[in-house]
Amino acid sequence: MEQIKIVIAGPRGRMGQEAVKLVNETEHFTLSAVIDKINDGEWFQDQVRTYTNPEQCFAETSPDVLIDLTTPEVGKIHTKLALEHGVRPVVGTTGFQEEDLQELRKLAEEKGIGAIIAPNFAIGAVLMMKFAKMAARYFPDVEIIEMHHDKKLDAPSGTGIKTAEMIYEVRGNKKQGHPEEKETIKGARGGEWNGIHIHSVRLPGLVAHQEVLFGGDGQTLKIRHDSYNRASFMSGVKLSVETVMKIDTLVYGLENIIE
Ligand SMILES: NC(=O)C1=CN([C@@H]2O[C@H](COP(=O)(O)OP(=O)(O)OC[C@H]3O[C@@H](n4cnc5c(N)ncnc54)[C@H](OP(=O)(O)O)[C@@H]3O)[C@@H](O)[C@H]2O)C=CC1
Ligand SMILES: O=C(O)C1=N[C@H](C(=O)O)C[C@H](O)C1
Repeated sequence: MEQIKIVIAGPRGRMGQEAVKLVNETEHFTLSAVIDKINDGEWFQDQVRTYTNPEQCFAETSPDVLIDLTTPEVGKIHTKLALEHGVRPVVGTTGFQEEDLQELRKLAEEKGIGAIIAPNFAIGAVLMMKFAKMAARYFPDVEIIEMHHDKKLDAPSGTGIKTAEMIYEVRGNKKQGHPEEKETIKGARGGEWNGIHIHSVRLPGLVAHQEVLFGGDGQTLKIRHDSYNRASFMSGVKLSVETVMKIDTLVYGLENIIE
C-alpha cells in the first residue's frame, strides 16, 4: 500500500496524542512533522520536526494530509492554508460555522483535492446521529443533551450541531414546548437552532457523551452514545485519512463516507 505522509497539528493535545500514536502504529502512514504553537524546530518525540509556522511546514515537508486537532480559530486557519498548499485536510477540530464550511468547500473544489471535516470520528456517534435522523420522521419533538469534559472550548459541541442539522433535514423547523413558555433563568431551555433545543453539560469526569431525547404521545425514545476515551475516535481518523486521498471535494461528516 502506498505511504501517506501526514502532518499533525495539535500533537500535545488529548486528541493529538492519540493521533500521533495512530499514525506511528499504522504501516502505511508516515508522520512527516507536527505543527505546534511552541518549540519551533525541536524534534517531536525524537522523530520529526516541530513547526510553529504551518506554511513553512507544508512547503518543507510536502505532506499528503494534515490532521488538525487544535482549536476552532486555529483549525480554520490551518485548514485553509493546507488547501492552498495542496495538502488534504482531515479536520476533527470543532466550532466551524456554515460560512467557514462554504469557503473551504469552494477552495477544495478550486484546488481539486479532498477535505474531510468530521465533528465526530467515533463510529457509534455517527450511528447515533443517523438513528436520530431516522427517528425524527416519527418523533418530531426532540431535544439534544450533549455532555463533555470541562476543558472543552466550544458549546454546543460539533456533534450536537451536526445532529440538529441531520434532524432538521427530515423534520424542518418546529416550535416545541408551550407557545407561551418563558425562561425565568436565561438559558434554561438550552440553545435553540431551527426549533431544536441543545443542552450543553460540562463536568470533570466526562469525556464525550450525547443523548437525543424524543417525545411522543405517552412515550419517549432515547438514543445515546458514550465515548469513554479518545481511542474511540481513531478508527474514524484512519478511515478519513485513507478516504481523503481518493476524493476531490469537501465532505462534512463521517456519515457521508461510511457505508
Ligand atoms: N471530531 C472528533 O471526533 C473530535 C473532535 N475533537 C475536537 O478536537 C479539538 C481538540 O480537542 P482536544 O484534543 O480535546 O483539545 P486539547 O486542548 O487537548 O488540544 C488542542 C491542542 O492544540 C494546541 N494548539 C493551540 N494552538 C495551536 C497552534 N496555533 N498550533 C498548533 N497547535 C495548537 C494546544 O496547545 P496548548 O494546550 O499549549 O494551548 C493543544 O495541545 C477540539 O476542537 C475538539 O472539539 C475532540 C475529540 C473528538
Ligand atoms: O471536545 C471534545 O472532546 C469532543 N468534541 C467533538 C464535538 O464537539 O462534538 C467530538 C466529541 O464529542 C468530543
